[in-house]
Amino acid sequence: MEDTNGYIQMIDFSAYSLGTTDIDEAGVEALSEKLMHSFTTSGFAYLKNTGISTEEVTTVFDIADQFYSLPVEVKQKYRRNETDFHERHGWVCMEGENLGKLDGLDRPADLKEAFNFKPPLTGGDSWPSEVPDFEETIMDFFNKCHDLAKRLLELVARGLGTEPADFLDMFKNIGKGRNSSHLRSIHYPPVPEVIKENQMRCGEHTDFGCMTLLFQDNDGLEVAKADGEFVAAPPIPGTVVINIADTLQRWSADKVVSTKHRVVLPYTPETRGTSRRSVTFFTHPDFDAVMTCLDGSNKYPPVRAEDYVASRLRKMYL
Ligand SMILES: O=C(O)CCC(=O)C(=O)O
Ligand SMILES: [Fe+2]
Repeated sequence: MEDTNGYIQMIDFSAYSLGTTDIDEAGVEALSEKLMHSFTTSGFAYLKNTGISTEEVTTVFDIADQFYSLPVEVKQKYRRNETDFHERHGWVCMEGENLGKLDGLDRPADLKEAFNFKPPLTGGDSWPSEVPDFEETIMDFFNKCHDLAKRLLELVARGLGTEPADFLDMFKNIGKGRNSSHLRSIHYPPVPEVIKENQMRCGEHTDFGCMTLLFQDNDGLEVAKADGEFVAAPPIPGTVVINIADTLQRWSADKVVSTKHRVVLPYTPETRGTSRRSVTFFTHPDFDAVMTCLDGSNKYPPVRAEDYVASRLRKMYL
């Protein structure tokens, strides 16, 4: 197993890459062990040979750029409905969110805009008609991420000693409703001339779902080590960054770890003029899944996934 930066490991996913039908059981078992090693230590890993190509990722970055370059008045039509705490489909404006607040930090809002894609769309939500092929392109990518996430969840279930089919059954509503999973595009524009003190592209936080897949095109992502020091997790072409989030840490009775991360402003004057794009797939269990510690312990009381996520989300939106 290679280290990418002395901390986050690179795992070759070939044995279970999307589209692989000829499954080598020993290879898949070895993969599950490698993933568990990363998830129980740094909580992060890079995956290569997943079956999701660089071209597919670039297509999503580019189509999202077409949306972000529309006038603000047009983007407003697609604004995320913030009338309830559930994750919702739609655009989040610049400085419309503050991830540092998730961890109780008092810092200014994030220097980013974003679009959440959360099928099936509900009352008042829509796809931007101004960008040709937007829905098809995004949904193709959503489905690919969903397939990869299912494979990863299955491997994690094995690693945690729980029955994969029963575990996956708790995620059966992804893309169908009554589940918070969603795909998200994030656009970090060049850093404005005037910014607020301590402002970041994305404040430090842990994710609150089960597992996150992340695709990125520029530097800035940093991951906290156990001693609190942040290390860079730069983009590596052809890879996906994956990380464990709070729900799964709790569900696993702290066996796998949800690690703090952030997106810092570029460190040099030249790079402050560049933008950054990322796409994340946040995986959550179904609203009605009751999470009881998977190791059979009573470390945390059983909780419905919807109630747990609600308690985290209420803190974040401004
Ligand atoms: O844009 C990124 O690279 C990270 C964003 C992130 O951590 C998040 O949205 O949870
Ligand atoms: Fe995150």
